[in-house]
Amino acid sequence: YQWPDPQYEALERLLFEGTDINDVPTSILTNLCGTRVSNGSPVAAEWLRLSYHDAATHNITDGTGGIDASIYYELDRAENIGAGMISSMNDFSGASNKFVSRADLIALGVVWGVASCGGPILPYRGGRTDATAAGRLGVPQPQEALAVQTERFRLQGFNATEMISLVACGHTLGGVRNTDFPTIVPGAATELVLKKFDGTNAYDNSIVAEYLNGTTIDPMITISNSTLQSDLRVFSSDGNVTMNSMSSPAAFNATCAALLERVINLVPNGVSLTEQINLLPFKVHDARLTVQNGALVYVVEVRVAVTAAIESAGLAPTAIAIFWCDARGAFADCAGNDASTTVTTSPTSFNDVLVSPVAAALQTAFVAYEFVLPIDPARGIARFWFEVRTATGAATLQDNGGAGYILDDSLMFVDELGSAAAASNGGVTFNVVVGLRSTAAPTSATMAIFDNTFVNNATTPFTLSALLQLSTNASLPAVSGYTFYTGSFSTPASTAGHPTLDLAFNFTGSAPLTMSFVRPTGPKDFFAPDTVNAVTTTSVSLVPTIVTAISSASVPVSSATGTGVAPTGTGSGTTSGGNGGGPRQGGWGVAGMLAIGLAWWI
Ligand code: HEM
Repeated sequence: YQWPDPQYEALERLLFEGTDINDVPTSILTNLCGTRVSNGSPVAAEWLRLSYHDAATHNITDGTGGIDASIYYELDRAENIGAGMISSMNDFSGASNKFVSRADLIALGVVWGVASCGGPILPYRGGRTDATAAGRLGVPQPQEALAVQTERFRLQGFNATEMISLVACGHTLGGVRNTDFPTIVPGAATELVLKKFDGTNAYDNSIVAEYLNGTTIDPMITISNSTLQSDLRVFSSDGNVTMNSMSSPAAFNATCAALLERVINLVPNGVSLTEQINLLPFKVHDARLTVQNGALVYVVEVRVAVTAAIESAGLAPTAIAIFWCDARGAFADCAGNDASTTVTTSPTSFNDVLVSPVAAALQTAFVAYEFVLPIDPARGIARFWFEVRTATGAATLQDNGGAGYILDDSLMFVDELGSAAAASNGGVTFNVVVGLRSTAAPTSATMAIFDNTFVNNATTPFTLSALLQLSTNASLPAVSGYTFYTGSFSTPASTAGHPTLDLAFNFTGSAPLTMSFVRPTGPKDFFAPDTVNAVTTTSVSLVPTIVTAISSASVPVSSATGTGVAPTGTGSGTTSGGNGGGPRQGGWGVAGMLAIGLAWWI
């Protein structure tokens, strides 16, 4: 990972903050293994079942099907009966976008759900693609013979032993409802009766332990009609060898972690998943050039991960300094080693960062800092980097793995000057404003609009292309160096109104200027503009990007606290020594993070 990587950043935010790019906290629904009021079963159970049923269309012989959100087209099938399916789809309906597919969310539901109920933390990858039609039939059903069920699992890629384990790994959460399966759970359809699979709500080995010690309450074991004793048939199909092998909590967790990871990564041939999404200990978020109060500003938030151990060792950030180089003029690229800087000691309270069940299980919280940098249009901003200061440890340099955070200010999406309002079609009309820093007039300027959110089970994403025109809006502020272009479009009532845009300005004789994945958010005057930071000029001995040519590890970091001192370095070309092993912009493996504890910070 290296900034900017909008797909990784969106997936990482969902996985660890539980929050989508629209700031909606989807994972909150399963916090503390929560139950849907209407339902009685943990939300995690519904998300896990949805995921397995989507995966079950995979066919190892021809590589088709898997977790591809084809379940959205398959809900009318007998094999997919259950109110939990539609509820789960709706849980995820506002969170998908160009870089996070509906299938990625279906898989993520398993990771969130299992973690929220005390189960193992599953490794997670994104990159799934969404099907546009139903897949094959393939979900095993309770009344089917063992041989039929075994064949279904084989086609999905699981052998007979894995089938036994996987059913136990699924049936540790939730249960069977009379409203969905009246033959298994009797009771009037007017009143919900839920018969749980085991005696706990947690993701634990009770399903196995209770089966082995004869106290099981699993309705697909205890029911007298032997045709419907599906779990009994499956669990006992190898003389209980597999169930015995999973009887300890550790063995249960290890087996289920491995199998569920395979379930969520069952994808059609040709789909390549992203690298594993790991927690970014230091993350740059929502960085953008924009206009506030008529003036050009660069807004950037940083998010730092903190654990109790980090806090108690005095190694949580006490201040964060940002440094930046001009894009143009006498100090372009920090010419003469002149950089601008400002320091903040106050985390944002407004932008409180939420914690997903995965971050909660890792006992990790986040603290966020926001900078609003005044930018002189004649000088611009070319690159920036940070220094994180702590109460007791040395300050650490955060420079995007040695590259610095590099900017292209030729296009600016000015969300603050845009607007959104209810449209007559029941959707949302967006008016967008884009600043172009160019003396040449474009031959055309377009925005490709994509909205994968939905209401009312709409299945197809909304796409549209619209034009941007030279602005005739006299109320837009004049920002020297930039010309404003405006455009508008409406999303239909079938989406939740969360589009993202890819902008392209085309020129005769030169390459187009593009900006992708920008997000119009609607009325901005709800909150007062942010306070602009006070800026000082400082002399830096080395700018991180220049150092990269030597070695990104060769920059010793100033241990000064609170004085606004920039990173200092020898610049002598040494390639050894390093910076004390301080964190770089990069990920932690989940397991690695647990193992290394404090080591990453110091
Ligand atoms: C022979 C294979 C299987 C059969 C016959 C089967 C059957 C069922 C049935 C009848 C229900 C009740 C659904 C409802 O009342 O709405 C259920 C629930 C559930 N199943 Fe399975 N299942 C099988 C395999 C699996 C697998 C492999 C998983 C996941 C790895 C899984 C996960 C779940 C979960 C989590 C629930 C609870 C849903 C809730 O409470 O909302 N099942 N299953």
